[in-house]
Amino acid sequence: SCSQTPGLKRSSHLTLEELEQREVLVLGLDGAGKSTFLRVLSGKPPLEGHIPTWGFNSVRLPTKDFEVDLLEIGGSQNLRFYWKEFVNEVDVLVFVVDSADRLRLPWARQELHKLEAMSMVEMQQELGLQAIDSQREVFLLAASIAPAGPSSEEPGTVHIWKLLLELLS
Ligand SMILES: Nc1nc2c(ncn2[C@@H]2O[C@H](COP(=O)(O)OP(=O)(O)OP(=O)(O)O)[C@@H](O)[C@H]2O)c(=O)[nH]1
Ligand SMILES: [Mg+2]
Repeated sequence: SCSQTPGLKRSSHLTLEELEQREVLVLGLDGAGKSTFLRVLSGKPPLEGHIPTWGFNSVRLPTKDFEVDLLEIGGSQNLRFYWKEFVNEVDVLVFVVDSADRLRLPWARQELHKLEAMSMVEMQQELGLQAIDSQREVFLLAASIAPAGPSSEEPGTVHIWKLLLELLS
């Protein structure tokens, strides 16, 4: 409601529409068990076979304090493209892995890692920077517009600008 006072959202006199929302994203390879997980959580029996989710599948589960929205995005190859779009929009990511599917575990691992940005160490390895042995100096700097780290308030772009000035002067 419009008259709601900020900070009082968790009082015990909430009406249903004022209940807070929690968002959970459920990802994993096709057939990993995402839809089954959502069904079982909503008190439905699991299905026998694997019926692929072509798009999204969601359930809303009310709890005492908030409503939990669980959103599954299908795991088929063409849908994995969309996974990344949602990861930063949710409170929790559940990544479902089929423990019996040994063969595809590396794929699951790869898809999970694709959801995260690479660390600087990983970037250095992936780009093979340590293998560049030319006369050039090679720098790898984080150019994120976000602050460069807990120790620094400045965005990474400022660091790069400073380095550029240093190299050019
Ligand atoms: N034995 C066993 N089978 C399971 C378990 N969880 C899921 N399954 C089976 O594995 C299959 C998984 O199917 P879904 O839950 O539809 O898989 P999904 O991850 O939603 O797949 P997509 O929607 O295609 O991405 C179904 O046949 C389930 O019956 C489990 O814990 N144990
Ligand atoms: Mg599914």
